[in-house]
Amino acid sequence: MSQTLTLRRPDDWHLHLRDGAMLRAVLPETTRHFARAIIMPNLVPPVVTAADARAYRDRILAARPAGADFTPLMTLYLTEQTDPADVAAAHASGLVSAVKLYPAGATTNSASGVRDFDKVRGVLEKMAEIGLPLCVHGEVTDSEVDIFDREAVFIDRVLDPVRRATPGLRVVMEHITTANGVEYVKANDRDLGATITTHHLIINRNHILVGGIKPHYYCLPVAKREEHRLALRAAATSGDTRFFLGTDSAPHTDALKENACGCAGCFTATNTLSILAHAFEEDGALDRLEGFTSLNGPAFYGLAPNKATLTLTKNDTAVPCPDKIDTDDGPVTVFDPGFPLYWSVS
Ligand SMILES: NC(=O)N[C@@H](CC(=O)O)C(=O)O
Ligand SMILES: [Zn+2]
Ligand SMILES: [Zn+2]
Repeated sequence: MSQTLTLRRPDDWHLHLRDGAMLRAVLPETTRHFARAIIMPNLVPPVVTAADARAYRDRILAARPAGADFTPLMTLYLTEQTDPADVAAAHASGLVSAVKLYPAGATTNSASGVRDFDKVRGVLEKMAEIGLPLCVHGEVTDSEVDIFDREAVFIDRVLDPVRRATPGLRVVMEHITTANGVEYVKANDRDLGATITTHHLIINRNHILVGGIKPHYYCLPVAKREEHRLALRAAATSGDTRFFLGTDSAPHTDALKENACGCAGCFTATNTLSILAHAFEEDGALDRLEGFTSLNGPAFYGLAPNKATLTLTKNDTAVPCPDKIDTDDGPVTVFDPGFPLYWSVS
């Protein structure tokens, strides 16, 4: 008899859905498996105000496949002009679940992000007061800092000072990629959590660069050395409730990825659960998969876990996965873990 694993339905605590044709194409890839997702606000133009978030939520709801049981959890893109009162009202009405901090220039569509942290002090203090989490893209952008060091330097130079200056601020370190990130979370209290992506549990920087450059493995923060990947694997499979899944599934068309200046982002919505089951099984931690995908995130955000369940089945033969999904903007390549997958969602 084939092995099965039943979990509370997972949530994705860091997801890019984009807009328009891309939104319509990628949304079913998420709603098939996930009940909720924290929706990243880095559209062009970004989702800055409560009114922007309400309009974007309505576009997402309108694009949901018929019968899909999926709730988008909206975020606001923090700018130096963000009004603390607008944020507080958006939170009070239940419209937004978090505010997203992009250091200006750190990643895709981050030009409107924060340069001077003094200018957002009032918003952060308001968020601490009302218990609204700050999701952080944790990389410095200074040109003299090596791209592989940008997360560790951010923790020391920006994150730790901001947290000390704003007691009670709840922070999610998004898509951590280093042992330094893991250690920083572990050394702190319940006000700090971290999301870990699917792809950072699978690839290290060699996968991007050895034997020819692999644009579909390029994302930000860029994958680091193997020792860091192993630290992420250990954290994700440890059962420590401060670590939870945020796929950072970030679609870009092949034309924009396979390019002289390729975009950053891995598209993992389609096969994330098969890959995670494989990885957790490999590490003897299948019994901890549900915590990572379905329990720890809701606990951090103060939400109940989903009532519905999802069952994974381990097949005797490898399960097919599409190489690409089609969109009206062009094809989007699905993340290739580099090994056959046997787990499928029943
Ligand atoms: N992760 C990525 O490489 N890209 C994300 C932005 C982000 O999450 O930093 C995107 O929006 O494409
Ligand atoms: Zn990011
Ligand atoms: Zn992201």
